[in-house]
Amino acid sequence: MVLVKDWNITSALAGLVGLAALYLLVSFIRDPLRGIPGPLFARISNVWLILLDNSGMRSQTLHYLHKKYGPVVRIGPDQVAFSTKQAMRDIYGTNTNYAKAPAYGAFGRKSLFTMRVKEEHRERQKRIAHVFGPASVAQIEPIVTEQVIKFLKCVESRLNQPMDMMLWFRMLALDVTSDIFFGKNFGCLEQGLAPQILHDLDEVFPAYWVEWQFHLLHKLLMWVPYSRLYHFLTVGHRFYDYGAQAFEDYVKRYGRAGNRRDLLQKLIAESKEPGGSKPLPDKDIIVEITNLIFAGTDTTGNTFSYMFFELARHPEWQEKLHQELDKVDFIGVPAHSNVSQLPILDALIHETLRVWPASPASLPRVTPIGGGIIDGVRVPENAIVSIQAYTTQRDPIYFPRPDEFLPERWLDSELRTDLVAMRDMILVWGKGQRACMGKPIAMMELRVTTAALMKRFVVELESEATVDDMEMRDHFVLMAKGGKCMLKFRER
Ligand code: HEM
Repeated sequence: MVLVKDWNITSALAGLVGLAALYLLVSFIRDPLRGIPGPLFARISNVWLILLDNSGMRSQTLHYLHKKYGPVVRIGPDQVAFSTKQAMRDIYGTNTNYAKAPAYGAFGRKSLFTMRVKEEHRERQKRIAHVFGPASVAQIEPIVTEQVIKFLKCVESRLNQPMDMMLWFRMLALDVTSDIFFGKNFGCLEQGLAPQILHDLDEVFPAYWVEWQFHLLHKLLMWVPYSRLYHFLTVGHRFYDYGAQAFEDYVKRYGRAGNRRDLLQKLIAESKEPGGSKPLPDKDIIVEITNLIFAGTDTTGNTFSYMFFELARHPEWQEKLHQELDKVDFIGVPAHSNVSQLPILDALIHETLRVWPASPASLPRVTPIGGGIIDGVRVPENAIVSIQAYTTQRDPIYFPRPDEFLPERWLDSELRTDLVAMRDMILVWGKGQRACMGKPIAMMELRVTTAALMKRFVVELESEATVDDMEMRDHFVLMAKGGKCMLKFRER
């Protein structure tokens, strides 16, 4: 009797194992991505990608996988990572039909940045594009100048002392973006203190991510009577409230047809162009300005930090920049037109953004109905395909000695390959329809601030610990492992 029972259990188990094996075999045979190389676990589950995202090591790990498996790597059951120039054209090209992936839902409420449906995005873009036009960059230059003057004073009063420049540059970027999009700044540079919003900024993406990835768990955690946890989980709402408050104050102070020369005014006002578009509803304006604070603060702030970190490590490039700036006539903060075409300054900015891309990670897209052919590889519909700046910008064909900071590759030197192709491989600003709209503003900030600082000062590492602190981590946006960048300035 016992024997019969055992036999039944054994045969039931064997049957289950057999079914599972059959299921795996059929899935393997029917798997349209089976020919694409990649780690075994990536074929089975996306869990490892979730863990990777959490660890801050996504870009570096995917880069390693590209080195191991080549330019096309399977990174999930329905996810493929590419890395070539042709793949960039196929996925992000202006006329392609690859929508942003559902993961963009993890970036908060619906806005220009997060919209996935092409037509919806195009409509929103039409209504916002004028805010980022060349005239706007010139219009907001005085706002940037005013903040950089304050920033110079902050540095001046702390000469020869260790300064956490990651904090200071983030504070500068926050005061600039909030002045432009909220109509008032947070007074970081005046008070020399990080306001709550800067701490909230550290937590907002992880919190959105938890909400998006584990929606139910997020709802349950909200009931846990632990104030620190509640504070973390509700940071996205606080962010919206910052925007809503700023918007209300702005309309009270300047009215809807005011003439303050910032970009919020452009968003609120009726377009003066014949046939120009109507302003967005207030609640959409609030979401957009709030998102623009995310878009413009850490990206620009961290790029500054890594550029000054590299300058501190490369006194020979400081010397070259000093010589270049000595030929430009300005005191304090230069006009952007005076420093917008300086080869050494631009080479330093380009090389910083190449080695330390402010947005190093995959920009995921969904393949359209009927699938697509990407760099000659057929990918079925509804798959997630992506490319990351960290890898395209380290392609040794275009960037010899790719891991080294060598600004001369952007100048007339033997390291320069084909300049057009080099620029094509730069993905830090995104590409095509969804490329960064704030690039001209960010470039203006980077140029005038760097020129203003380096005209007067020399920058040095505070200690070798800074190198360890600056090791790269990414949570979509580039972060530094130590969360700080300790440098010292002195008068030239
Ligand atoms: C170093 C600075 C910056 C970098 C590296 C950067 C990078 C990027 C990237 C990679 C994207 C595209 C993301 C994707 O395809 O998923 C993007 C989009 C965007 N960025 Fe930036 N950004 C920077 C600064 C700024 C600033 C200062 C602003 C605003 C003033 C801004 C506004 C935007 C907007 C509005 C979009 C959405 C465009 C769309 O989807 O139509 N960015 N940025």
